[in-house]
Amino acid sequence: MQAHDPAVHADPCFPSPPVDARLRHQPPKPSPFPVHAAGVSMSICAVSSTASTAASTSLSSVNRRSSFLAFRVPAPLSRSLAWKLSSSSSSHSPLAPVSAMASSGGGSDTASMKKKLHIFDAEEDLAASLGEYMAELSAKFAAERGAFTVVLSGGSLVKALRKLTEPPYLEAVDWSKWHVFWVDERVVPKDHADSNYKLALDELLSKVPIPTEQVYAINDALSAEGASNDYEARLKQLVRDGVIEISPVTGFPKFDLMLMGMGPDGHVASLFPGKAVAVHKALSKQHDTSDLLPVEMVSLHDGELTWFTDKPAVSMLSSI
Ligand SMILES: O=C(O)[C@H](O)[C@@H](O)[C@H](O)[C@H](O)COP(=O)(O)O
Repeated sequence: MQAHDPAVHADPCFPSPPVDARLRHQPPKPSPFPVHAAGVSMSICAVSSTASTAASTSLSSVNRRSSFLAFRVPAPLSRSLAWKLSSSSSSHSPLAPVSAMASSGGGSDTASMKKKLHIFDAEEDLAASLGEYMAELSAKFAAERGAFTVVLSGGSLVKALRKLTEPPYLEAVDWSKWHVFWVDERVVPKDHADSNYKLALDELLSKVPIPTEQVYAINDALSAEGASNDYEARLKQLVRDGVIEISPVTGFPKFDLMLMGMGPDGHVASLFPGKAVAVHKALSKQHDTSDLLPVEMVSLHDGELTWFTDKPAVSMLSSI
């Protein structure tokens, strides 16, 4: 499926298309990250508009070969971990030994975006802090505008939402204000093991009283293209209804909270980076031994190593 061309999709609601609406078939890949206590490594990107006006969903595609449904993230940002975690609740976290605010590494779009990094000894502590963070945001947005729009991805982050299904959040959160969306989804039936909707249903949505009509799963009776168009149309309607806001800065839809897990290659929301960064690092003359890619560990005692590559993969090499 092709990505939408922003120039082609002018709309009074969306000067550019809100959704890079592609759906993918790939099953989730296991993470090769170092393990935490629970045996799972986790990096969650929580983007909330409390953190900055830059939290609106400015969309662009990184890898047009993949097939998925995703809100675009500015391409330079989608490759960086540091921008991804913004939180307002560190002081109440049960375990937040490190709380750092980094300076912006991105372009002008991110100049005003605050970045925080919370590091936890155990996934259990991360989940507790994430639950508190979300409950606080839920209360804030419910009070401010009568709705709380939350965007989920798949992966390990969904299990980390489990604290919300327990006291005190189960009773204290005003679930009637929640509107749940997905930043990416697989082209499978909603009861399929690979469905991000099913994952969220099993871990969270079946355990909390969010009105079912406020859970916006893809229409799995449609083709990938059809489902993405349908999703886009439904988002536009929700903008007209005042459920989803539009950023006055970017003109893109602005959700109250977007939660995205980060994959080992830096991808979020099925926006996979190209190979150019890795090829550039692998062919660089200087190798940082503390940060070797597997491909950099390929070595020969004798002989010759020959690369066969297309042009995009070597686009970051200054000389070939
Ligand atoms: O559909 C998906 O698989 C997710 O949207 C994907 O972007 C995921 O969040 C990351 O791959 C991180 O997954 P883990 O947290 O499981 O490593």
